[in-house]
Amino acid sequence: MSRLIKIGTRGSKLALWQAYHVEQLLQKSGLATEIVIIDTKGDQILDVSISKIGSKGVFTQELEDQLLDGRIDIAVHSAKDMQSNLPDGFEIIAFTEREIENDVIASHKKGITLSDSSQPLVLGTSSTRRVATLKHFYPHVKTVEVRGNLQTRIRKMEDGLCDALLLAYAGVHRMGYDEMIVEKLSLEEFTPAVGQGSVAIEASSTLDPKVKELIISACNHRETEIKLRAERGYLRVLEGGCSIPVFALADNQGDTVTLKGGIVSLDGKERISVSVSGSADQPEALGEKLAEEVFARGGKKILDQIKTTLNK
Ligand SMILES: NCc1[nH]cc(CCC(=O)O)c1CC(=O)O
Repeated sequence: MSRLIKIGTRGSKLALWQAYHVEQLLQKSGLATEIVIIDTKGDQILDVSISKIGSKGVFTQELEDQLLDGRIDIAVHSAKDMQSNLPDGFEIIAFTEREIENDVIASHKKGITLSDSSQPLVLGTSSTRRVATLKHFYPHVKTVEVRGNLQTRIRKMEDGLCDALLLAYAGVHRMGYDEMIVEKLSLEEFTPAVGQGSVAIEASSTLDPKVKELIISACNHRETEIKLRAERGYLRVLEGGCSIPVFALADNQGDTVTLKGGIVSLDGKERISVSVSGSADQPEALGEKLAEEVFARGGKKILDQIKTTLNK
């Protein structure tokens, strides 16, 4: 038997790449698939910063409506774009194998590097985590907000808005722009956003359990799932959408998971980064432990300051 699996996705090139990636995994397991493209508010409001629209679910809600209607069986997203608490009745059923999780500098110019403070450098980014991290480690670097999909951002850079872009390797790679990468940034300084580099599959809890099992066994990468559950456990305590400069990266060796993460103030002056380890059986608990440690070392104060500033 083969029931057709309807894969919902946004229409951007990155989203489509991710949907095709999931489609391939499903097809390899002998499942029949169909891709359904859905327009979201996040795609339409391209000239307003995400932190101003209110990031909660801006890219996910329209897809969730279609999940409820049964027009699609699963919704595919960058795991990084998924809020830590999904609305009732929805769950992430699988995470695909994570790829390189680093941030990178991409440019059409050669010879650009963060560490050379003798040259003026303007970087395009719209992530508060990246801006604050730059202010902390590389205060000589200027930043300019660049929104839109990757193609749009590259065009703006080539038009002279900035010298280079600060992006996730995963997105650059998926779009086929590897040759523009001039520097791969360290995981210690540019610890990635929670979930960076993995693709998440969301479903409604009403999805037929047999179909759900088939999708999980075709797409879920167990090691990645453990890492992302730990990272998302941390994010959940901080109630952070993508507009708050928090970061976390898990690594697992056998039964032990190490989770490194923290928070950086918007002005870059304070940055707290802590590492904890624990059992792979309870990744969410490890995320909570990290949050406790980060809060105890001043992270709570930083978080409260950030929330006050962003809500103004
Ligand atoms: N913030 C938008 C976004 N969401 C997912 C990716 C890339 C893919 C990924 O990180 O998994 C990007 C672009 C970027 O941050 O450079």
